[in-house]
Amino acid sequence: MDPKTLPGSEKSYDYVSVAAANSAVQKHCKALPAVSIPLQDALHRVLAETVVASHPFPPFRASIKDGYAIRAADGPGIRKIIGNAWAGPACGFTVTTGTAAYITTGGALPEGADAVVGVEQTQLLEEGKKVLISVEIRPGAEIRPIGADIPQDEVVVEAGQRIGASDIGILATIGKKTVRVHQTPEVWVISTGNELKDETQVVASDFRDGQICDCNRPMLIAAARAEGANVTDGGIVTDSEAGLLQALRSAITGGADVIVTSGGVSMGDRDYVKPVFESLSSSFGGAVHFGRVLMKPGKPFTFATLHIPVQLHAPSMGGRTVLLFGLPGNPVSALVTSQLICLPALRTLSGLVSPMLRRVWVTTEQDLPMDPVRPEYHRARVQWDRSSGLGGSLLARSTGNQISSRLLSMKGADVLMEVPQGSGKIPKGSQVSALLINGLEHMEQLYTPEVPTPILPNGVPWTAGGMSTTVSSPSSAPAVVSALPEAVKVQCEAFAFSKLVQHLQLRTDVQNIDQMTLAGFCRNCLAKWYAAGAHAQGLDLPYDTACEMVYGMPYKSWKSQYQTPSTPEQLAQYEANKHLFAKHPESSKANLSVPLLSTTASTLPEAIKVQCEAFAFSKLVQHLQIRSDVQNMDQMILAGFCRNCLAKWYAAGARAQGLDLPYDLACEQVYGMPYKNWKSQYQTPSTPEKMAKYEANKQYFAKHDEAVDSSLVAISARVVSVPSTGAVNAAAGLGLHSDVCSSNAGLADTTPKVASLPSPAVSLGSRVPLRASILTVSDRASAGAYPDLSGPEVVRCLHNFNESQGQPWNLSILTMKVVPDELETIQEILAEWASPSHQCNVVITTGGTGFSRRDVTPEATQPLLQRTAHGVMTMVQQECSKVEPMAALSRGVAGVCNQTFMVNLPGRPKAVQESLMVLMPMLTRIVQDIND
Ligand SMILES: Nc1nc2c(c(=O)[nH]1)N[C@H]1C(S)=C(S)[C@@H](COP(=O)(O)OP(=O)(O)OC[C@H]3O[C@@H](n4cnc5c(N)ncnc54)[C@H](O)[C@@H]3O)O[C@H]1N2
Ligand code: MOO
Repeated sequence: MDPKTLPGSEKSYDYVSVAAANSAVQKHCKALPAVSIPLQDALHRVLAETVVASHPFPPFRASIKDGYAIRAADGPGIRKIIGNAWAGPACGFTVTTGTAAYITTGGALPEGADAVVGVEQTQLLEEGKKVLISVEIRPGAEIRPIGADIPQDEVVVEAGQRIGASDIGILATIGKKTVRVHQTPEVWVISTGNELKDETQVVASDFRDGQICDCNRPMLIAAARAEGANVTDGGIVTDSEAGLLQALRSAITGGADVIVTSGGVSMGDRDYVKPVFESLSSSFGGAVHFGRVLMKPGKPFTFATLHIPVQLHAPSMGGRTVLLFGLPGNPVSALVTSQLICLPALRTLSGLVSPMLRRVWVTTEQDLPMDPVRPEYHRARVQWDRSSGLGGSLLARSTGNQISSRLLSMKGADVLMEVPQGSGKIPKGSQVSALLINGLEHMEQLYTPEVPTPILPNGVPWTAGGMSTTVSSPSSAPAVVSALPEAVKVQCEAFAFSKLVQHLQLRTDVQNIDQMTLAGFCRNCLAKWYAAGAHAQGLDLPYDTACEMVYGMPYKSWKSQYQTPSTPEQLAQYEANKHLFAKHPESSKANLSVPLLSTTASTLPEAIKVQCEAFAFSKLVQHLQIRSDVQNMDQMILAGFCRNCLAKWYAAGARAQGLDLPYDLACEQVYGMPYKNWKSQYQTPSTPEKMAKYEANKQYFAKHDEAVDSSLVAISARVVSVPSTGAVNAAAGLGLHSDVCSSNAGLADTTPKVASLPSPAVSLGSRVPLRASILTVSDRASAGAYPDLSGPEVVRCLHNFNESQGQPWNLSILTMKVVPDELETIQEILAEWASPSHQCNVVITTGGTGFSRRDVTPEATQPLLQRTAHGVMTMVQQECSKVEPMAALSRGVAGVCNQTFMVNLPGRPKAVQESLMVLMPMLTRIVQDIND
């Protein structure tokens, strides 16, 4: 018979995208019921309860040291030892004035004692009857107060998370004996094909007779077991309808929640899986949901559900849904579809709240061919390439020939690179999105760090790693960033930071408040970052000293000489922008593994200074990467430098080390992407007024040291001492300006004017938990034609805004999905997210709000809204219209469905950002009021 005419052939099914396939599958997955099990059996199970600490830990005041429990007020001197407070049962005596008790680490502090002194600071006298305390001890020293590690009522583990070793430890700490976990799914795995032999029974002659070993079954069993499923081996069935039907029926009566078959699902005349799924689902009142997926490999993947009525075969197993997955026979196709679709389904059944594969960005090491019809999941290994981008990036190496029979293409693969459908190739060096398929256990670091975590043992200067060994030739060797050793990068960053500081020391006319308002950082931020860099190296550098490094004089002298009083307008703008300001890593102390040594700038060894400067530069760059709304043009006009100046200084730093670092690559270090990408994504056209200002200010612009002295001496000549007057005039003589900040001149300026946006409508200190789910609506993003940038932009904005709060929200992102512009699909997801079981109180959609025929997000949302919030949308549109004349063309709606606030945002990442700036300050209030 002609396969085309076969009922149940792949051809009789329409293509669905992977995203649509996953959302169809997930719709039929529900976490299995909960059971209680002993804690020691709970590893890798998924919690069905959120656990709070029933009592504090430590439950008593505990000693941090082996030493003596004392009364701090007694001061240094001799104490009578009155007994032992070993870790274990409480000692029962009281430490009084003039006495001490020996105590061990973890011992409960005796009554009366309020501090511990380590044995190192004591000396035993009179054969151990007395002890000499040689130092001043403050009350509370070396004591962990009650609840210091785990406060009572703290949430220690959350429902929907997989239990790891640390969770077991935490739960044991609080005395939890049993935990509620979800049942594990029952999975049956069956192979189909006359050519297949069980590997335990194969003999050499089989291979000459057209037989091969069945690899799919053991592989898919292993994959499901690795997810914690309870797997039954359903064996091999020959290519016959009756045989397959029989095997599936056994699995159903055997209690399967999920049945996975492989092979026989395409267009051959013996491909019986689709017809058998069809006939089974029609007799069980289920359905075959799709039979062709737009993906390579994995096209014929088929999904069906069966509704098993109560009392069929085994009464205890009735009334349940069975998921049938028909995987393609080609082994790679089977494994890839399993990872992309089946395993997430198993995770949801197991109770995990976040079941999908995690997406990262990787840089391709090779050209990637594109398939003209299907998006491809190209397998690759990754390595951490410290030398690319800020802080490094994942470099992906293809596993070679991607034909779907070649299982070696899965060997060692860490990611599935998402190569969109298209013609030609994606050139090597491109950034592509990729899904993580393992824990990166194959990953190697491309460069072993040449600069170890610096430690200052006993004040011996630590030497900066390997400059002279790695950069041997002073001649201008061509350099690529990927080849820059860590130590050279540190020097470049330190150099660029010094140049920036030097520039700002000359430009005393530039006010901190203006820099804060415009760009969210000022000289004091540089000083804080500098001090944080010192902290990271185990040094307690006072903030005042760090300021001196930046200002070239004590901050108070600078203030009195150069700081001009702020106008009320400046102050108002400053206040309104506070949430966008740089966050200072003040708490970096907490991460230290070495004790802080106090120091002053004069005792800072040169190598440490370099590290501090490099650290501060990285923080600045990081800040500017997040603040993509800050335009180079505005920075130039205001302060005479911009990102490109930082890049030029960076390149000059490389030149000073004998390396010819192309300017483009230096830009990439600063922008975190090629400059032209940044321009097209974030640079907005300048107004004629701005251009005029730019021209008028040129004489104040930074000089870029085109012909920087190649000697490294230049690097150490970093902080100039500035004459107290005439500094601006000095700067005026510097001449050169950045020529790359003002392209696309002449059009209307659409930079988001965050300064004009309203300040928060309510106090944000209430810590209303915000549990948000984000739906990206886009035909093309859901088909994989391009990566979804808008959903991640929503998350980025929420997190950034949250981080900028004095008291951050309790913010969690519950779910993110990308769907095509299909009214029903959108509505189904929104309805599900607004249902009480989803526990989300904010749903943000992005995309599909315009006027084109496919834009239906508002139509999908409106019928769900029991109460609409016109005012919110009007406000968002009004404010956004000030910066984007087309903002009114978004037809988004907002309102309340059940206990959930829903809002439609436009699809472009920039529009998402602009809208959220207005919306975010109102969100907590809305959520709070809904819940009141
Ligand atoms: N005329 C067309 N032929 C095929 C098309 C098509 O569009 N037009 N699609 C191809 C694609 S894409 C795939 S993927 C495969 C899927 O085929 P089936 O799912 O029907 O699988 P089989 O034909 O049974 O086997 C394919 C291949 O895989 C080997 N295999 C199967 N099971 C196992 C196993 N358990 N262990 C090891 N190897 C297995 C089998 O021997 C075949 O070589 O169809 C293409 N054909
Ligand atoms: O879809 Mo098939 O899985 O390309 O090999």
